[in-house]
Amino acid sequence: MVLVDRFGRPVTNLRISVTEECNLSCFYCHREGQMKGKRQMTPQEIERIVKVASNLGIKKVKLTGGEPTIRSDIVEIVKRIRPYVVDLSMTTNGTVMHRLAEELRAAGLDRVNISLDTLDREKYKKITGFDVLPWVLKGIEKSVKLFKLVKLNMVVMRDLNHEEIWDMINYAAKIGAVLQLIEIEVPREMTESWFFKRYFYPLKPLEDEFSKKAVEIRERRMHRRKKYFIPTENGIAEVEVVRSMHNTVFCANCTRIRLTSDGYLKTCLLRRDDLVDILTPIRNGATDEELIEIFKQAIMLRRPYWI
Ligand SMILES: Nc1nc2c(ncn2[C@@H]2O[C@H](COP(=O)(O)OP(=O)(O)OP(=O)(O)O)[C@@H](O)[C@H]2O)c(=O)[nH]1
Ligand code: SF4
Ligand code: SF4
Repeated sequence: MVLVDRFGRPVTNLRISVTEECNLSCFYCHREGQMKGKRQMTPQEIERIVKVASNLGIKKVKLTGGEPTIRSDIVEIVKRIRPYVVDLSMTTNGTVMHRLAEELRAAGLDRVNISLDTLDREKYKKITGFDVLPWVLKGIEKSVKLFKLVKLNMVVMRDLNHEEIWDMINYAAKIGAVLQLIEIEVPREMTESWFFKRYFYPLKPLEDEFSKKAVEIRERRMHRRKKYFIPTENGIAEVEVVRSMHNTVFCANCTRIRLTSDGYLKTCLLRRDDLVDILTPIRNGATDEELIEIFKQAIMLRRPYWI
């Protein structure tokens, strides 16, 4: 069984924020659209929710944060949810992957997305607040050897790193990772903010250039994101473009529901008014059937953000 929302969008993915905290402080961070919470789900509670979700056909799970690896029980979380999912991935800043990747792989993690906005140490420090680029690169190179897929997440910012895009494409091809180019995204009310005006770098023109250079273009079902296979000096680079701002096609093909680290189902990254508490019922002894109803209720609240 797969649940479909009122807009005909099947819900097949669950993005779980396991903590709102992070060991870096990127100035553009959206913290998965989460507000500061007073409680945190235990590994057992996360397992329970994933089990219920899998009964509803939601079998792709991504662990996010904040930074998921700062939880000391992250390996236990991976082990507990592994049996219920077909695709188990994590989005991480990569700062501790040089020492954690093996354990995570052994626990059953299939793949990782690692943030990497720049290959320049000074710029990295400026963006994230910490001088840890060499550790991140070590973690990336180790992850490429262990996981079946590694994606590098580059948030493209005007005048800060947009000139590095081709260097990043070459680097990704060299190490055998996929590069994800991510347009800055903000909720509607922030489109007039200084941050958005200063750093937004539209990726549409670049996609047009990729279309001409690519030897192959594929379209993912989710968000209808395009993947370009581009020849480089290091072989074929696989480049995926995440372009969500004012993108009605992206939202119309959104198959995700989110779970905040303090135990609320959340229907959309950019909405803050749509939380459905699932942790309180769990702590009050709800049955699986009651939790399934809570999921259904959240899924029925889902609306595309950009329409
Ligand atoms: N608006 C919006 N942006 C998203 C969504 N999913 C991912 N993004 C953006 O894409 C960035 C990277 O997301 P990741 O956590 O790496 O996951 P992903 O690339 O979407 O997932 P996979 O391709 O399955 O690995 C996020 O930080 C967001 O900026 C979504 O559902 N809606
Ligand atoms: S690493 Fe990710 S979660 Fe941490 S501050 Fe940067 S963008 Fe936010
Ligand atoms: S509805 Fe749109 S903005 Fe909201 S999570 Fe889905 S793709 Fe992102």
